[in-house]
Parts: sequence; structure tokens; C-alpha cells
Amino acid sequence: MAHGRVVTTAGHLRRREPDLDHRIVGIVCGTRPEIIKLAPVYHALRHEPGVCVLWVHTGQHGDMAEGMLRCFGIEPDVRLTRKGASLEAFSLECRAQLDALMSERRWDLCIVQGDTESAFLGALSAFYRRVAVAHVEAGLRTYNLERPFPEEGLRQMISRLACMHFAPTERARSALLREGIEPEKILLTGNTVVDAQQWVSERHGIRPEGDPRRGHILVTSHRREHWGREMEDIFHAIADIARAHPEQRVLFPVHLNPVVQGPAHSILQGVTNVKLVAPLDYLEMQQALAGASLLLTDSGGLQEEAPTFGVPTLVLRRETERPEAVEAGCARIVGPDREAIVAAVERLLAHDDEAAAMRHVANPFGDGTAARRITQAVLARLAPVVEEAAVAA
Ligand SMILES: CC(=O)N[C@@H]1[C@@H](OP(=O)(O)OP(=O)(O)OC[C@H]2O[C@@H](n3ccc(=O)[nH]c3=O)[C@H](O)[C@@H]2O)O[C@H](CO)[C@@H](O)[C@@H]1O
Repeated sequence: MAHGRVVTTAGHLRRREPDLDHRIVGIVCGTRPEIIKLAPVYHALRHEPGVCVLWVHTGQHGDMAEGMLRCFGIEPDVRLTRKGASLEAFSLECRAQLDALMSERRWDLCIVQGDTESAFLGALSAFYRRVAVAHVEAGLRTYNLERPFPEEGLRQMISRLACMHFAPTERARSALLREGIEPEKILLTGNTVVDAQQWVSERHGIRPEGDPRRGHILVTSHRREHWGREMEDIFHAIADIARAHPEQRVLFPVHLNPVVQGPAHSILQGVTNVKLVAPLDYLEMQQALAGASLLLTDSGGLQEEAPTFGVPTLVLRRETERPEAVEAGCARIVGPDREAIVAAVERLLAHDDEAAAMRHVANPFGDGTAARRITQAVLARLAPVVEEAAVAA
């Protein structure tokens, strides 16, 4: 049996007990974007003989994470219990639970993605237990510890702990090399988010249809560094644009965080052509993206996904750790300033030649083969045991 038997222990833990001769690869994650970006890796790895993949859900995100897990057909092997609403309380408790889990049976590899508290805690717990850490989406940098906070600090620290670095782009690979990481520990893979998009798009036949100029404007905004005044400015800009163009439909899936819900509803509720909706599941989001004429976002993942469907993107941040889209010509940075956002949208609405040029750029973040490359590298690292299992199977 390739994946061991399922056991249930007291309360929150439901997990697969690995067969003794299997290598254990733990995937630790807890937020919406991590689930999306690790799902392709999980599906690619879990059918490999000799490998037992444990999906450990930290509980950092609640409902938004559950929707994503369902969408990608993932039932976590271990569910940790989130205690406390604050990031600090979550962090302390999660670290203790991860350490207890890793002390029960030795893992051979711990995979984390990106720059969340869950990813950092997974890497840190593994480091203390002398477990090798593999980092998916390694090497993204702004080199500004305040923006994005706390992600920039977390991802830099994960790079210090990891021994396998899966860089999504050449720029990310160069950053890691500049920081002194040995070239043989870095693999250029592309971003797994493109794999995830292809996974869902192929299953559900999602593709852009109709006149790309007639689609809706898709908006998302939730970044911590904009909370307060800047986020209100962003929402006022959306209201200005919608009021100036009553024929233009605006779709805004609002993050569940009350810090975002409050101002989004108070500023945009009465604007008739703005549709405020709950967060979309991944399938709905890809459909919304494919049907958009323009994307306004401070989301990292959406910046990476928009070029797949040729959707021009205005980035509502002052800097981005994903400048590849700007360099390729499919995104522009406009920041969180009200006048700048309105001016940038007006420009694209008035100059379709500029918008058209942004639509016809190949996705610079990946080609849908990242999970396969990562799986091959992981198998090579676990080689001896995995080869034995393959012969026996
Ligand atoms: C500083 C920064 O850039 N940090 C990034 C940021 O991640 P993000 O900005 O990509 O996060 P989101 O915007 O939440 O998710 C995006 C994904 O979710 C899908 N989506 C979205 C709305 C919805 O209604 N339905 C959906 O399905 C969407 O298509 C996309 O794939 O924070 C993470 C944690 O701190 C970091 O790890 C990550 O580097």
C-alpha cells in the first residue's frame, strides 16, 4: 500500500500512518495561495511508489482554505488546530503542534511554499528536527522588510533554512545565487500556480471568450500593508472609475478579513455597477479572470495568473516581487494612490492599442511543468529508498 493506513487520533488529528519502509514527505501549509500552489506538487508526488506524502494543514486560513482544499480534491492527513485570532497566537501554538508532529516519526523532507507564517513555521520546525527543507517559489524579493510585511522577512529566513530551492523564474534564481546559495541547490522550475490554472482550466474548459474589451474589471485588494487609509483610497478609486463609466461592470470578491470587508462595503456598497461578492472558489476565480478586460489587484497569485488569459493588470502596490510581468509588458505598477489608479484605468480604457499590447504577452511565470520538475528533484533526493520501492511494486 503506497500511502499507508488512515488512523484517527484524539480530536483534531486525522492522518495516514505511513508504512515503515516509505520515505515521508510532509507538506506544511495553511493559506489559500499556498494550497493552490502546492496542490500540483501534492498530486504529482503522491502517486510515486515508496513515498508517503502527508498534507499538514496548519489552519492559518479557515473557510477560504477549506474551499481550496475541496477544489483540488485534497483531504489533509493532519489538521492542526488554530488557536487565537492574532498571527502571534497562531504562530506560537502552530509551532508547538508542528514540533510534536515531527517528533512522532522522522520526516525525510518538509516542503513549504512562499512566505507565510505557516511556511516559515514548517521550515523552522523541520530545521530543529534536522529534517531537510524544500522551498517552492524560492527567491522572491523586494529587499524591503516592511513591504510586504511580514512576508519579505519570512521568505528570506526560509531561504536560510532550506536545502532545496525551487525558483519560479530566472530573476528569483539570480537573487538566491547573489545571497550565496550554491547553484546545485537551486532548480529553476517555473511557478506551480500555472500548473494549478491548467489543472482547473482543462477540467472545466475555461478560456477567454468574446471581445476582450467588453469584459468586466476584476478587483482584489487585501494586503496587510494597505490596511487603513491606503485601502480606503483604493476603494474610493474603484468607486470613481465605476461612477465615471456606468456601462462598465466591476467585480470585486472581497477577502473575508473584517479589515477589508468594512471599508469595501462602506465605500462601494451603493455603487450600482460594482458587484461585491464573497471570495470565489478557484474555479469561479479562473472563470472571472478569463472573462475580465482588466485586473486591478495587490494579489501576488493573480499577477502571475492574469497573463495566462491575456488580462492586462494594474498592480495596486508600490513595488512587486514579481516584476517579470511588468518587464514582459503585461502589467503596470500603479500603487495604492487614488488619483494614480483612476488615471491608469482611464488611460487603458481610452487607448485600446496599449491594452491590446498588454494582452498578447506569454506568461513569464511558468509553462505548467513546475510540479513535474519539482517531483523529479525530490525523487532524486530520496533516490535509494524510492528505487527499491519501485522495483518491489
Ligand atoms: C506579498 C505577496 O504578494 N504575498 C503573496 C500573497 O499571496 P496572494 O497575494 O497571491 O494571495 P491571495 O490574493 O489571497 O490569493 C491569490 C490566489 O487565490 C486565488 N483567489 C483569490 C481570490 C478569490 O476570491 N478566489 C481565489 O481563488 C487567486 O486566483 C490566486 O491564485 O500572500 C501570501 C500569503 O501571505 C504569500 O505567500 C504570497 O507570496
